Amino acid sequence: MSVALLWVVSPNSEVSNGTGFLDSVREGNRGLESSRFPSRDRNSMWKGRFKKGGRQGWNFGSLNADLRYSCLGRSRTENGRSFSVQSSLVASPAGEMAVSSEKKVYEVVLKQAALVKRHLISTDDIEVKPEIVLPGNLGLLSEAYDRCGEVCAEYAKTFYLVWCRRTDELVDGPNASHITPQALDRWEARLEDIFNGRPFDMLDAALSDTVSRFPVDIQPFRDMVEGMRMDLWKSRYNNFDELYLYCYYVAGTVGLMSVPIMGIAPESKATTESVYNAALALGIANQLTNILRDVGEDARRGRLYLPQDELAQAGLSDEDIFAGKVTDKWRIFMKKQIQRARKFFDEAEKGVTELSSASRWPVLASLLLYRKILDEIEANDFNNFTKRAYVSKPKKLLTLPIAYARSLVPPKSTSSPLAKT
Ligand SMILES: CC(C)=CCC/C(C)=C/CC/C(C)=C/CC/C(C)=C/COP(=O)(O)OP(=O)(O)O
Repeated sequence: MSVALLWVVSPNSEVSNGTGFLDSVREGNRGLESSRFPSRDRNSMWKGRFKKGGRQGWNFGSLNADLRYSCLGRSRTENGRSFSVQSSLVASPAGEMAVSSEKKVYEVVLKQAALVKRHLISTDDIEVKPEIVLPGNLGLLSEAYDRCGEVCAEYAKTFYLVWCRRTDELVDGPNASHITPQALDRWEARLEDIFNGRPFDMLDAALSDTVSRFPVDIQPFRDMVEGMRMDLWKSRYNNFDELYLYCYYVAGTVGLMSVPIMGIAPESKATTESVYNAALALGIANQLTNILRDVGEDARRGRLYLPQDELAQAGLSDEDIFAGKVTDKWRIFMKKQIQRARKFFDEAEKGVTELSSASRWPVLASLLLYRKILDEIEANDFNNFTKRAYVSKPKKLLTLPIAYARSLVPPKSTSSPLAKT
């Protein structure tokens, strides 16, 4: 994967410690040369591989119905095709209609996809990012990528970006109690510097280098910092719309950051925005799974990442969660939450085949493994108050070859669920 980043496939680096991927980023994305987003310093390649003719149509509808509250609205893609956005508006408690989080987030998805298109059609680096002046020489840069690999190996269980991990550490790490909104403002200013080619340290330098070479937009990074700000003051979510936004901020953003680096398979017929949408769905699915696995742990920190209105509909209150008793009401509530998370995984799965061949295996392996946590919550009879659901080593090991075999299948030429119509 990416950037100042890592590529550690799930459980404790059993598959890879990420250095292979880092190497490919460092060396100019050799491994991804055949992807739809070759790196910038392979500029001529981009031009040659660009598929002109407007990528159109998208597949957003399938996430719909069960995941939405209201069913309103049609919108338009950049190329004028209309699509249904079944939850573009949500009703506020006061009865006002507001644009749903999902609609807002989809604007970001469209922006990311448009950025890729602009990069690909640019004949002469029209939208060039500023030349990155990196500290020292190429040797130092290589060292910076190595350091990123070490950070990954130290912290990550799932693949993750080093910058994301550092951001997360601000609010979840040992100094978390000292983190203020002002500290996050400073972290965001430093982020702007990274994108403007003024890295502060070595890890930043690796990210600066990466974002200068791939069509990576700053917005998802800013949004992740926004998620951390949210975590500082918000400990309840009124409905799924609010929770969705939080999940986008802290995890969906990672999906959007990753696709430009991983690249889409050159033979893929899927629209760029549909692949970004699948990446977003994987982030959301992972985060929802994380939340469902950690209900007890979060409650002990006074946090409830569950939609309050759905809890109330199920006849449950905050006190029930703090009491931590598995009741039939809880089982029914949990079944619905798990069902929703699985739908996001299903949506994500459709996009994996469209990724560049080098990325399919690790992404699919992590998807299958993380989704299995939901099975384990069920196997624990929904006791996520005192039991931490996890996937056993033998199950993990069994999943890897399955994911590998499936990852060999190239994108379908016409019948892909994400193919343009
Ligand atoms: C599907 C397509 C088209 C692309 C894939 C795009 C990607 C890479 C999406 C992944 C997004 C992602 C990894 C989000 C992070 C979500 C999350 C909850 C991570 C938890 O990480 P850890 O904290 O290390 O996990 P544990 O808490 O389980 O240890």
